[in-house]
Amino acid sequence: MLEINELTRRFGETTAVDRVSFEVPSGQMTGFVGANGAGKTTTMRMVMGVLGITEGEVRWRGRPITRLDRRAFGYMPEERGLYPKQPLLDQLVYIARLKGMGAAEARKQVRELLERFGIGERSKDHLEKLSLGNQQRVQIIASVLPRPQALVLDEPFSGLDPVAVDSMVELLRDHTRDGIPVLFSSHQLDLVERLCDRLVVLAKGRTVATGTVAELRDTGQPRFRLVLGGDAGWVRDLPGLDVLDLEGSTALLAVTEPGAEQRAIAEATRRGDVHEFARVRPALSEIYREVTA
Ligand SMILES: Nc1ncnc2c1ncn2[C@@H]1O[C@H](COP(=O)(O)OP(=O)(O)OP(=O)(O)O)[C@@H](O)[C@H]1O
Repeated sequence: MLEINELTRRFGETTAVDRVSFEVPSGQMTGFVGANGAGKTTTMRMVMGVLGITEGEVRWRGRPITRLDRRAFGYMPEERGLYPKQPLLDQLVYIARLKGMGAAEARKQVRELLERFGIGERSKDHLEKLSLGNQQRVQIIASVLPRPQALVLDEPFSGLDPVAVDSMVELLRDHTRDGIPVLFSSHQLDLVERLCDRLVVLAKGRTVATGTVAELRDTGQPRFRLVLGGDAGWVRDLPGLDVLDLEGSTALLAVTEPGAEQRAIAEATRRGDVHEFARVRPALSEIYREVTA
């Protein structure tokens, strides 16, 4: 498990990351979300040791992380950083060899990964000749060579078409199945919701929410939708409920006093037909807007 404890980074007067704490459990995918400038990249850079830590610490497998530990991590930095004027195969093999792989094994793995991402036939092309999405695929490959102990990926999905997203998802799942912790930042909440076991939401350098998607959707006041046979206007007079929306026979209610929804359903059945009474959980995008507002 990777632990981020009270990490702080200041740039002069600006506190870009302010006592951020969260865990990236082994074998799980943790999504890191937050508005532009929230501090995701700065946090990831501190985790990877490419930026100094002002305060706090990063722990790996229960002890302070070392340079050697980080060398075994796969990292996809925001600034990417492959060479535009070198053939893909050569530079990927070079990266793998720098990280200790034998030449034959490196070539084999690179070729497999290029095939897997649909760019096998481009292996001799210079990186700059590829479209941005294909360059992104190459960056992804670079970050998983050789098999990493943990993955820290800064917006790995940006610029990928749906087919490449699926290959990427499969690749990450391959890693989590082997018990590897994966942390990735993204602005694509639909993807985060689909993929992540856990979520960390940053706003203005602070952690404002952490947990599983289900946990986050269950926080806050429970909401219920009530659909009646007749007009639902009377729900406004019920104690312990906020009426969030009311249209004819349909009401959306937030419970401010535990049990108030039970009184509402009892009153509704007393008054006539009830067509629907259901708990409504907000979408992740709604929660995101609330916690980052
Ligand atoms: N080297 C630096 N010097 C000064 N300020 C910096 C530096 N790096 C980052 N910052 C500031 O730190 C804050 C956090 O930036 P960061 O890039 O970590 O955010 P982010 O959440 O990754 O944003 P985005 O989603 O846009 O990539 C911003 O206000 C940014 O301007």
